[in-house]
Amino acid sequence: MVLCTGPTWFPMVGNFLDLKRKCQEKKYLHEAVAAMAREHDTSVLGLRLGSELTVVVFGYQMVKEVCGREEFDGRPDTFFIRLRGMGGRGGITFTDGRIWQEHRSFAVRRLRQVGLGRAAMDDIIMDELQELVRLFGESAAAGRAVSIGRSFAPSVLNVLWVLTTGSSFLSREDPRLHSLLKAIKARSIAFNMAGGILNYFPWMRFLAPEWTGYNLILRLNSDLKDIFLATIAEHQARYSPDKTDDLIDAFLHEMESRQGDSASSFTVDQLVMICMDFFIAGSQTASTTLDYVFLMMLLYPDVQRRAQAQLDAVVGTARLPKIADRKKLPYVEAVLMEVQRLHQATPIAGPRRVTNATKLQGYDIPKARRMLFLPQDTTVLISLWSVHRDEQHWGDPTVFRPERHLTDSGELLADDWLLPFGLGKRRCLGEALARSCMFIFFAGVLQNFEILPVPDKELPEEDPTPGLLLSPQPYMVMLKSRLSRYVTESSHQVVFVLAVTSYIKRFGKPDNFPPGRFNQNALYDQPVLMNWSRGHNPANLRYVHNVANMLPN
Ligand code: HEM
Repeated sequence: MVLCTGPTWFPMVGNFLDLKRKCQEKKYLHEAVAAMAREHDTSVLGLRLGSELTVVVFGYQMVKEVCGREEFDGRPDTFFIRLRGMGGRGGITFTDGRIWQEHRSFAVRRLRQVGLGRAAMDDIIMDELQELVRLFGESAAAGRAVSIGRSFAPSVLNVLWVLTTGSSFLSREDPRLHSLLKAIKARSIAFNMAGGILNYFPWMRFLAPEWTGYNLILRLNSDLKDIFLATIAEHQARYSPDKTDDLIDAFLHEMESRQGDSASSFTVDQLVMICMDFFIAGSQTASTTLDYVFLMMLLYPDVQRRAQAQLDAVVGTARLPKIADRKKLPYVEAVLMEVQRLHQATPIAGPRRVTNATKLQGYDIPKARRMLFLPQDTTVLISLWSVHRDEQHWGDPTVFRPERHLTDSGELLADDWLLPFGLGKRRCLGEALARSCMFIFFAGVLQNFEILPVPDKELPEEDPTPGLLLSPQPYMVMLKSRLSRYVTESSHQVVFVLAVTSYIKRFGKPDNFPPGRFNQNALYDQPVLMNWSRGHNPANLRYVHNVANMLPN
């Protein structure tokens, strides 16, 4: 049997200490394993972590092969994964076999029906953009520095919330939004902290439950579970077989139709885990990527200006950008692609479990091993980072250069080597949603604001914060409204601005507006504004409405 190459391992700890040392030297796990692979001149690195065999694959060919072969489609069933799954193994992200196939295809189907990749989803995202523009407008008007990157987490979470629960948006003041955000963020920090230790030495939880993060993870899991259970209970209380508008309703419908089938996997526990999968896999990845996108706009003002020039030329100033504009904004898209290449949120995809003994590049990859009489799966990790930083393919992989994704005539260039959402049957199922959110939020904010450094402060570093998910180090920006330019360009908008401000001054915010948020549909209902909008394109009202909020009373 030829096992893959890697450093020599020691009993009990395997290569755990080697890896820890390399992580300290390289700062990041993905760079540490890549350096180890280089030292051993291999693209299939074998590590024994604790008593488990972990195989890390590098480079486009290996990544493509692993993602395309069924025997690598499993997910590990370790203590750590069960800790994530609240003692069980449910949901989509960490199941495999029949349950995974059944629920993944159900979720993809239902998400499509409730709007994923369709116009309904675009409207939801556009509504959230309005809110962002309003909030940023307030900061710009007040001359306040803003932590722009951190503002996207509630927005992405809200979009997921509407798609999953069918409820209206949670306002920024809603305690559920705060609890969800807090629990998801704290949980990911706790997992980073516990990651290495609890995965490979689960017994450490008995010795140091606080230090390993074990107790914290249990508490946060239970907080998240309570939020979803309460929402599911609300749906159950008003259940009607004809109503399958949102993901939870659709799932409950499926549950009902399978009543009496004792083998059915459509249970409330499974539904809670699917909600957790969506919120955990979706909210942080997309908002972290946006966080990086705006950091890069701050650090590369030429790129920012070029993207704004394209937005001005294609979308203009009278309305916000929408999904249908994407094809006409290749440079804006290229910026998003380049940030995802250079600062991929998930540099290592997986973990995968080897479901059948197999071979990879001549090495034997065992299905199960016995170590100290305990069966052990082989875990496979996939270095997407190695593909995105391949020097032979990209030429200058460490340089931020959006133009690399464009042809000479400025059209978008698809590249198979750009894999932020993975590949194969386990690729990201939220890709359409993530791409739409990122495009709309990026294009909309950039159209409305200049992203500027905070005066007298040093520019932030580009390097990410170490962790399982790579995010930029915290940074602040100043926002300058690009509004004044628009107003001189379009005189009827001035009328609208005055209309909205005078309306609000005279009547205040109408009661039917949720706190802190303006709903442009409700605005259309107001007779005074209807009067003003007569003879104009109603899309202008949307934009002007945000403008009104930027103006001091
Ligand atoms: C920029 C944003 C995102 C990135 C970079 C990203 C990245 C990824 C990657 C690389 C995988 C594949 C893991 C593997 O190969 O083992 C994945 C899986 C997954 N993603 Fe995303 N994702 C993003 C957004 C989202 C969103 C918005 C959702 C919400 C619906 C989501 C839900 C999932 C789920 C449920 C899986 C597991 C699929 C399975 O195991 O079958 N992701 N994601």
